Amino acid sequence: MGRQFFVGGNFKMNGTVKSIKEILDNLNNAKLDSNTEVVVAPPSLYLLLAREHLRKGLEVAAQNIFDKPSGAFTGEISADQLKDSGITWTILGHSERRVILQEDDQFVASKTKAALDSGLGVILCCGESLEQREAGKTIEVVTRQLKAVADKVKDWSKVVVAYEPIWAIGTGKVATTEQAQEVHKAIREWLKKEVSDEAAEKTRILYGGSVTEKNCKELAKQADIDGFLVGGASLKPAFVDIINANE
Ligand SMILES: O=C(CO)COP(=O)(O)O
Repeated sequence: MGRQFFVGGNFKMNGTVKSIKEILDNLNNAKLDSNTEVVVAPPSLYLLLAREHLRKGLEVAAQNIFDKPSGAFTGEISADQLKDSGITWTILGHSERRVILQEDDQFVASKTKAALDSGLGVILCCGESLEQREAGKTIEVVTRQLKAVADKVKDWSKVVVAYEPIWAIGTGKVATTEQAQEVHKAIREWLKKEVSDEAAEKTRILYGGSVTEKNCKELAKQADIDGFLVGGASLKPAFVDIINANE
């Protein structure tokens, strides 16, 4: 399909100076598939450390931004500040922020626009709860989350979509290859209908949720799975095997 494979490591609120340096050293010294784009997202406190410590070619992402450029917003970080610090990506709309911190679709969309306007790449997360899946609402929920962004953002060339079913995150319960492929395909069809042919063809759609070195190869074979957003396993040496899943 010609889409470059993409693997993101979302460290979430994990790590210390010591352990993060160890994870980054492991990546720096590993033989990584040169056709795979690799981005790591440590907690914001460690973003600069990661940028300074990681070898060239490996990129750093924030786990969140605020949608204003600067000002009286205690505790927040802007896209411009990230750019200024050599951080080129941000994750947005992660379900942990949507659920625990009650971020709604509009806020996620507004942050996505702010990030893209500042020239950051965005890993835009979407995904349904178990309850929504069991009610047959998976595609409806995911496309509603994406539609809020499409209403504000026309150019998706720096957006990577991450489909992360909430019931698969941190649970060890990975979606089956069929379940993942079905939703990825639906997202691609939605992109074609609501954004553009080009967005449908070129946008990478990642799968996230209990991805490990054991299940990544099968998932990577699916036509519409263009990479992974990895939580727990990105903190371990086996993250390298996930990065190389598409070899
Ligand atoms: O939320 C995730 C990545 O953003 C997935 O987390 P796990 O890989 O730990 O299930």
